[in-house]
Amino acid sequence: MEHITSILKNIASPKDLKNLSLKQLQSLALEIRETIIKTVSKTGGHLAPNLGVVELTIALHCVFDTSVDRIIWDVGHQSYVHKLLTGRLAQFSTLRQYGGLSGFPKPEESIHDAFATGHSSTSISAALGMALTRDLKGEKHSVVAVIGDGSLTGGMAFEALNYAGHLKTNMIVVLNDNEMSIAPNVGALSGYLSRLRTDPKYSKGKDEIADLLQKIPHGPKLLKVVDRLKDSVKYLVVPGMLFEELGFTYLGPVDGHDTKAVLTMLQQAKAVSGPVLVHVITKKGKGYLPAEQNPDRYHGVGPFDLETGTVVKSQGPPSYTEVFGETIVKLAKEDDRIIGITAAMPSGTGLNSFAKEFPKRYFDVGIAEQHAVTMAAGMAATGYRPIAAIYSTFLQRAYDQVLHDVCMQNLPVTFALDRGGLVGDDGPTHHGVFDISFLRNIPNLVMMSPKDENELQHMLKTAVTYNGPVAIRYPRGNGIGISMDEKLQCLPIGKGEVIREGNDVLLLAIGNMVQEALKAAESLSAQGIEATVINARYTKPLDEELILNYAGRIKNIVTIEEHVLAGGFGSSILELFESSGLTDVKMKRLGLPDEFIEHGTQNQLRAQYGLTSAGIVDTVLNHHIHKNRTRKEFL
Ligand SMILES: Cc1ncc(C[n+]2csc(CCOP(=O)(O)OP(=O)(O)O)c2C)c(N)n1
Ligand SMILES: CC(=O)[C@@H](O)[C@H](O)COP(=O)(O)O
Ligand SMILES: [Mg+2]
Repeated sequence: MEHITSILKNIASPKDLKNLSLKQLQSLALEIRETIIKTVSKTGGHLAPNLGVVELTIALHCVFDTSVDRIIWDVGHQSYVHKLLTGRLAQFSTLRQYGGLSGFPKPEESIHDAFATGHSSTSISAALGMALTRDLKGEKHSVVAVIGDGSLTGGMAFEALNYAGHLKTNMIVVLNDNEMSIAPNVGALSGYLSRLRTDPKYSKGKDEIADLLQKIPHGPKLLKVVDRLKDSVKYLVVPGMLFEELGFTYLGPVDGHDTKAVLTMLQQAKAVSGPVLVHVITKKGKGYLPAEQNPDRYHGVGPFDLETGTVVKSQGPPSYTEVFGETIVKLAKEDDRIIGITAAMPSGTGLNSFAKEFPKRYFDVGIAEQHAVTMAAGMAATGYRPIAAIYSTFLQRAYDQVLHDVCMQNLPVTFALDRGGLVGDDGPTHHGVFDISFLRNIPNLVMMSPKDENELQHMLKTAVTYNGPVAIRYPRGNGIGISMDEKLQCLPIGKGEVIREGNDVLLLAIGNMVQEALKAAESLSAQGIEATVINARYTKPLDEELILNYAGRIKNIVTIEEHVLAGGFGSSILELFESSGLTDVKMKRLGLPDEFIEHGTQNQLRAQYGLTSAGIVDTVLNHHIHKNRTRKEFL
């Protein structure tokens, strides 16, 4: 790596950019690209988004001084270049590794990281907040939001744009338009941006038209008429009219890979009084052919072969995502009421195969989870069975839509919550570890979690058959390699299952933690302690009869969930015991503490928080059996 970073290695902070020539900046861009490609080929990460913003980020750090100016990166998955330019080259090889650099901006990592991001469409709101307080304090620094065309489809972005027009002082929104969300961008806005990118008449300024009219017979009179029709003329000739109507000065579009042009445009933007939107056109994956050719595949990528771009395929059983995708195709063949909905994540959720098979029943609404949920409610209210496939962490954004629009009306919407649990390298912004808490308190909602990929398919069948709202939470990654039943069957609602009998300790597990509980039971058995393992299956409604039957007899109880303890599955068991008057039990809840869990591999994090068979065994031995006590005493 040494030879390719002759300029980059001398950039200790963005200040070092100020004395570089344009040519040197262009060489720096090459070095940065090579550094990112080489590093991400080992660590995995968001390759294509970062390759698309190299020149843009260099220009931003030339024009702004992020020791005082504030740049907020929407989603923040494209902040690797920013990190390289703000003194983190030395740690860059630890990107997304346990204890290493985050893949997203983090203020605790650097003063140059103005705001933590990870979920989409938040940057303009945050920037607006910072601009307004800047003005309250009478300060003069710049505030910039860098937002992608995909993130601009998030409603929150428009809530902020709508309000930013009130700003009388400078705030800059840099729209990084690469025509891609994760998949190709969708919606009318995407079409509008395409016209701004490609249609020459949109780039004609209104002054040119006015000049033209002055020169032709009756032109001045015509100009008056035109002025009266200004809206239609404006929409015809003034580019970015949508943004101008919202009170923004629209600048662009500009080639985001032309460092000189971007530098000029950003300087212009800095001089505008009031909010300004700079429309930058970039290519996602720029500079690495496999990523340029397939920006969807290389949006978020695991380690890959540098020469060929071949991504190292995870071996082993099918993923929960793949089983979800295959199962809903199977179900949709039998039931034409089934609809698939994604919020801009067809491949991540596994809906892409459904999209191919049933294009008329597939809807990608853009990064708009709230809209997705209430649109699903509308579909369910008119006789359909919509499946809203939304990552657990991203459903957080649509809580009231789930509660108010779906559950209050008891509508048959299925929420397929992929990434339920610790997701690994994406870290705290993406762990799906709050859903049991925020969903189990909603009346009418049924919530379940499969012990393995075979049970997931039966749960999906159950969900699309059930006449009410159902949420199914399942983890990121592969199943356990269990054989898959050919025939899908409906599971009895609210019924768990005993998968192992033993009289000494009761292990109550939900979802993928059932496998850990089974392994722990085998280890305990080798030490003469026999455990009952119950697959709870439902976090709501609990199988109260089954649980109380066993808890009434086995006083040593451990609950296990890959979820925060606060309000989680274990809490629901405590509530059950309290409401049933069961007090003489010794119970320990295993789950995640009341803190945001850092990034690392799923296995590293599970081990750290005792969510493994070893952790369960330790808990039983240390919590229920003191070290120096014998089994006899224990019993
Ligand atoms: C609320 C939310 N939903 C979904 C995602 C997943 N996600 C991350 S990046 C992305 C696409 C972003 O597209 P864009 O803003 O255009 O950035 P680009 O990757 O093209 O640079 C999506 C859907 C997210 N981070 N946050
Ligand atoms: C940045 C972002 O939010 C997505 O790209 C997310 O990282 C996808 O996660 P998976 O890799 O689990 O699909
Ligand atoms: Mg984009």
